Amino acid sequence: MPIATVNPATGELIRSYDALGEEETERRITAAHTTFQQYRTTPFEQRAAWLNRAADLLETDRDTIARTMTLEMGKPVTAARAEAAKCAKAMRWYAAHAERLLADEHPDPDDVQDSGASRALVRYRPLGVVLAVMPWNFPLWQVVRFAAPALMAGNTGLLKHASNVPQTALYLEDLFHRAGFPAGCFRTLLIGSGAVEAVLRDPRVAAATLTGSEPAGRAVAATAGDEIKKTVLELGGSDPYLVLPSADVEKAAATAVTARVQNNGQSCIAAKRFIVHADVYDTFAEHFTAGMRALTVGDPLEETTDIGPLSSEQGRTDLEELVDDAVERGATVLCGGARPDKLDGGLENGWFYNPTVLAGITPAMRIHREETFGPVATLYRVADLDEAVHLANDTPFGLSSNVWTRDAGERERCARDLEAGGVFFNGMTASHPALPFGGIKRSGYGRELAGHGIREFCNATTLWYGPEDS
Ligand SMILES: O=CCCC(=O)O
Repeated sequence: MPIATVNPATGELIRSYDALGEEETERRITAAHTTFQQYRTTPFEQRAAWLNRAADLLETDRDTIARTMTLEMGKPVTAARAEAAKCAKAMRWYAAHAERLLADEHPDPDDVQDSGASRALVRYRPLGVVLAVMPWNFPLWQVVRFAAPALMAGNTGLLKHASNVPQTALYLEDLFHRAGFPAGCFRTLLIGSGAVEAVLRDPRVAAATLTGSEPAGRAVAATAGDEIKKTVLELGGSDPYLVLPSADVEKAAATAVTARVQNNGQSCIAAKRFIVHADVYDTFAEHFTAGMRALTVGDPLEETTDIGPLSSEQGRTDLEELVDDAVERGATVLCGGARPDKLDGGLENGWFYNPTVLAGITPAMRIHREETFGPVATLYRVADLDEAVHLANDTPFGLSSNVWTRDAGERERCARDLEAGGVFFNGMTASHPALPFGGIKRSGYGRELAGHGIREFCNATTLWYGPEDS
């Protein structure tokens, strides 16, 4: 895939870049590694000052970088601005809390004594250079979610961003540099995916984090496994959205629309499978379908647009194939199911797809098991909570889940039995700096954000002091 900005709303090539050669890649790895030797000893206070400065700069740049993101991957510009604001918030959160999250841990004194020590503690030390392989769907946020904790922990980062968001990738390098971080702390590598393995195998690279597709995750994990290097993987999701009889059904339906189409439907934590109790199915289906039908599809640079194009032509083809397969096998199209036919002014060449609701899904359809990365929802009718939980778990993925109910017993059951990294009650899944984020099963492993995220790329070092040190 060329490293280039191609406007998904028009198909127009805006800017392309040559991939870095081996020599320049090597220089950047060296810079990240050399910088780490010094940077690891900088006080938290200094790191926090730089990170807060990065947040200030990002807020100043918000409108420009939002426009760049929209031109690179097609999200509505309103969502792009919100993404920039969320990144600034996460930077400030880690600047404020990293020192506390990484404070020395002191085991129980009886256990310390039992170990033969006069004292013992755990200290979180940085690991070194971390390679971040990141996707285009939240081109700022996915990177900041890694970079803010990594930099606060004293690590340095190398970014291999998706090939369709090179301007955002370069912006991030510039941002951290302008904020005052030493030059090698955060470097962007404009390289193709074929060059990732060599970087990961470099002995100076300590670990990797990847957000993206299952095949990409498997490839990075295989190489990292071969090199015995730590990885965190955040892969796909096909999150269930359960609506049970005691729910506020109209509210559940309105939220379901946002949960499905956020980011043009291209979010790993978007709700994708809507599993609705028979008692409230018809009401939910009616409101949900009306909400999906009412969305405005169009130019993502317009303030009033709800749904922009998919990020690539291939992405739209993949989505269309899933819908077509389901329809051929008997699914009912409640709305959408096709490309919009009324776009003009260049937008007719963009990779748009109408918000779609499909009902009557069966296990024979690909869409039952595969992730829909676009504004397409599948609707299931279930007889009771047992069937709902069974269906929710009948997926290779386990990222997050959503449950609408006012019944405390049902909430407890779902908190216990849903196979996912998160269960969100009476609301939609959203990431927050203070809450751990990540999945199980084919959705990956490890956690980002919160204390869990910052500690993933730390060496939890046991410090044990014998009696002579007492
Ligand atoms: O694609 C993953 C979702 C990212 C997020 O919203 O934190």
